[in-house]
Order: sequence, then structure tokens, then C-alpha cells
Amino acid sequence: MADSTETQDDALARRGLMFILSSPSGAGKTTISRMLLDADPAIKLSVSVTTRPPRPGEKDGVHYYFVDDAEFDRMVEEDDFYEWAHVFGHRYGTPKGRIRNALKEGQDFLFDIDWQGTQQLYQKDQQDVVRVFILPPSIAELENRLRGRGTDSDEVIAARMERARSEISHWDAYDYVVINEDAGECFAKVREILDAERMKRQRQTGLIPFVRQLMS
Ligand SMILES: Nc1ncnc2c1ncn2[C@@H]1O[C@H](COP(=O)(O)OP(=O)(O)OP(=O)(O)O)[C@@H](O)[C@H]1O
Ligand SMILES: Nc1nc2c(ncn2[C@@H]2O[C@H](COP(=O)(O)O)[C@@H](O)[C@H]2O)c(=O)[nH]1
Repeated sequence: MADSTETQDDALARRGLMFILSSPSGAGKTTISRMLLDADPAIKLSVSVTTRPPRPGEKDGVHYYFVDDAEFDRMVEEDDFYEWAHVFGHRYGTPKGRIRNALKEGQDFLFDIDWQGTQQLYQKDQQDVVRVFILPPSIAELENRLRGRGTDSDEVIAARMERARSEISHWDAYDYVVINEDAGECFAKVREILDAERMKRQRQTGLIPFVRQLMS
């Protein structure tokens, strides 16, 4: 530490990150998100709002805020969303909540959103956004995972498989791409990306006075 006026805590102060995980449905981004949230209490999930009905086991306010069309319309009219999009016949959106202020205070957020939402967030806030795309090891394995999850009808699975290739075509709009063959390995890579992004010099604004003191 340089001296007592600039503490190490001050030096480590930085803006929060908007850490986005996207993938075709079934590739495993929710699985990886949960591993990350369990392992790293410093990052919080941005809980989306959706008009999709809950799957078995999904809890309102934890996995999503489940709302009807009228409530979603009201939120759009009142400009309550950072971004929103139509996905698989339903609407999904990121509520503004207290994200903007929390980012200023250094809180990191994890977003499990699609490429449309990613584009919108990136246009609004390039400096804080980190975009990670997760690929399945193969199309056959993607279908196995959707079936194995046991949460969707054959019709829903068919619709998601039909969209998979067009979702994958957006991979080049991401900063990082990770193949999720083994979930533990994929998680480890995603965690390395998060750790490295946190240390980027441009984000570590708290370091400026600290380094000045070291050099004085
Ligand atoms: N590396 C892996 N190997 C085998 N199965 C996996 C792996 N990763 C995830 N799965 C399983 O695949 C299924 C789909 O994973 P998950 O729900 O995380 O996908 P998703 O990308 O979030 O899908 P959606 O966009 O539909 O929410 C789950 O049953 C999950 O347990
Ligand atoms: N643009 C947004 N996309 C979102 C949001 N929340 C979730 N999603 C994406 O929707 C699909 C389907 O999700 P599922 O839970 O029904 O399987 C998936 O790609 C999610 O990433 C959001 O707020 N905005």
C-alpha cells in the first residue's frame, strides 16, 4: 500500500460489470450461471421479467418475474426495461430496477439473455458489458439436453431446435466463445473470463490515485 490515505479497498474500487451469458436454448447457460452465482457471491443475477409460464420448480422472483401480457405492456409503457425482446413466442425483459446505481457502486451483474437483449445492452453501455457466448458440442447433443431437461413439450423443443442455428449465427457479436462439453470445464473458463475482466485496467478507476501515490 502506498500510504494511509489511499487504502487498498479504495484502490480496488471499480464500476460493476454487466456479464452476459447467451447461447442457443439448451446449451447450458442457466447451468453455468447457477454455478457462477454459487461460487461467486460478488456477482448478482439480473432476474428477468417474462410472459412465459413457469417451468416446474421455477420460482417467481428467483428464476424470473412471471407476468401476464397486460403487466408486460404496462412495464414497456412506463419504460421499466433496460431491454426486452420476443423469444420463442413470449416476451422477456431486463428490468431497470437499481442496476444503474448498483453498477456505479461496483456491483457486478450476470445476465442470462439472448442475442437481441445483448445487442441492446451493448448499445446502451459498452464500457460495462462483457459478452460471452456458449456453444453446444454438437447439434445432436443440444437436442439431447433439451429432451433430457424434461421441462418442455416436443413442440417447444422442436421450435427451439429450429431456432438454434440462427441463434448460433450471432456468435460473432460476442467477446468470448466457450464450448460447453463438460460443465465443470466450461464453468472454469467462464470464471476465468470474469476474473480477468474485473482486472482490466480501464475498469479499475480506483487504481489511478493509488498508482500516483506509488509513483510520487
Ligand atoms: N456440459 C453439460 N453436459 C451435459 N448436460 C448439460 C451440460 N450443461 C448443461 N446440461 C444440461 O442440459 C440441459 C439444458 O441446460 P440449461 O437449462 O442450463 O440450458 P440453457 O442454455 O439455459 O437453456 P434455455 O435457454 O432454454 O434456458 C439441462 O438439463 C442441464 O442440466
Ligand atoms: N432479451 C432477453 N432474453 C432473455 C431474457 N431472459 C431470458 N432470455 C432468453 O430467453 C431465452 C429463453 O429462455 P427460457 O428460460 O424460456 O428457456 C433464452 O435464450 C434466455 O437467455 C431477457 O430479459 N431479455
